[in-house]
Amino acid sequence: MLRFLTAGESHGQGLVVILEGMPAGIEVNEEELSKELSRRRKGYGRGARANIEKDDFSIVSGVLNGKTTGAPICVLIPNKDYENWKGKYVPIYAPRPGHADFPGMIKYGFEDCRPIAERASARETAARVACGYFAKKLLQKEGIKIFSWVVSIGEIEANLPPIEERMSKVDVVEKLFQLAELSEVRCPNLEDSERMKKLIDQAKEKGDTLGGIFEVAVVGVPVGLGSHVHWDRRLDARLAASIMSIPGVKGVEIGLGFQLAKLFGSEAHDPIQKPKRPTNKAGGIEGGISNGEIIFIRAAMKPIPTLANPLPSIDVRNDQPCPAHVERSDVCAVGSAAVVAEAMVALVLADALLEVKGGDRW
Ligand SMILES: Cc1cc2nc3c(=O)[nH]c(=O)nc-3n(C[C@H](O)[C@H](O)[C@H](O)COP(=O)(O)O)c2cc1C
Ligand SMILES: C=C(O[C@@H]1CC(C(=O)O)=C[C@@H](OP(=O)(O)O)[C@H]1O)C(=O)O
Repeated sequence: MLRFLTAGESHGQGLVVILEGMPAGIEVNEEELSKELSRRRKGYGRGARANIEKDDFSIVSGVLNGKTTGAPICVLIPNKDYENWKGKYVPIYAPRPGHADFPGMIKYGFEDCRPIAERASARETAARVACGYFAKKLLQKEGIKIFSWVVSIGEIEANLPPIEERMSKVDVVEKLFQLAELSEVRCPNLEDSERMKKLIDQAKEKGDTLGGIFEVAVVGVPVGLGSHVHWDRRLDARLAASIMSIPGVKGVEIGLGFQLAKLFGSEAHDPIQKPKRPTNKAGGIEGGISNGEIIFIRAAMKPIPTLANPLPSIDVRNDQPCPAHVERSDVCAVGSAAVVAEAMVALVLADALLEVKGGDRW
């Protein structure tokens, strides 16, 4: 079983992640890990914090001479911003609608929302990406590769090859990913990318924020990961939970997802034929088991909750109406969320692969 735990607050000393269950013998490389972390950290619409953090890290255990040893892997990522926050306490008395502030402070019995905001912050997703890197390396050994891109920001939807092609053609997936990596919003249509950037600028000017939709495609998954026999072994359920756990994600679809509900059965399912099935509307999973096609996931991220032009809230000290708390924030982070989704998908698939293949060393 592959499992991981993260710890750390947004402006505390740093993040820690422990990944347990990784077999010995997986080659890893600090430069590659650093690249993964910067793919998540950067992006058009990210706030000033993205320039403060460098996500320097140390792998403190579980790796020797460039290979995993089978022991728990621990990675530390210090927060550079800690130096600026050390010894200071900035309370949040007006909970931000859409953040964890309001329910969190009531649940944990605090008099302000700061202790909640610190851990609810998506800063934690840096630790997940570090962890996901090791899972990606394990999957790579089996020829499994994970790709992601952004399809929409706010109302701007990119003009991309039809979804049926994005779900079923490896060359289309690879090309979209290559292009997305060139775009500051991680959208594979570079013209639409510019339109998205303008929309982000407009949102920022108005003190507003944006969300969007991203897709993740996994190529090379063998038949047989996950199982139909029990709810928590179903691969689609495990993947959906992992994506939904990313802060701000509010919707997940596998394959054609919600669109399938509108079709007749004869239109919705993928005929079975050799050597290859003609379509992949199921998105690579049937009955909770991978079926050998591309695993295809779409996810919707809500707009960032911290607004420079804030929504109404209340002052929790006296219950009087007031504007919600305002502080430095991202305007849009859909591209970063897609990178986090790659990591989460890698962790779920690596876990499912180890269930099937086992092994202490690879
Ligand atoms: C990469 C990334 C960056 C984010 N940056 C911010 C931010 O700067 N400000 C903010 O208020 N929320 C930000 N969020 C979103 C919040 O963390 C999220 O909306 C909050 O936890 C509540 O979402 P939930 O209801 O889905 O848990 C970010 C999310 C992600 C994935
Ligand atoms: C620090 C990161 O994301 C942060 C997530 C976040 C939030 O509320 O979720 C708020 C912002 O942090 P700050 O309040 O320091 O400006 C983001 O920058 C990161 O992704 O590395």
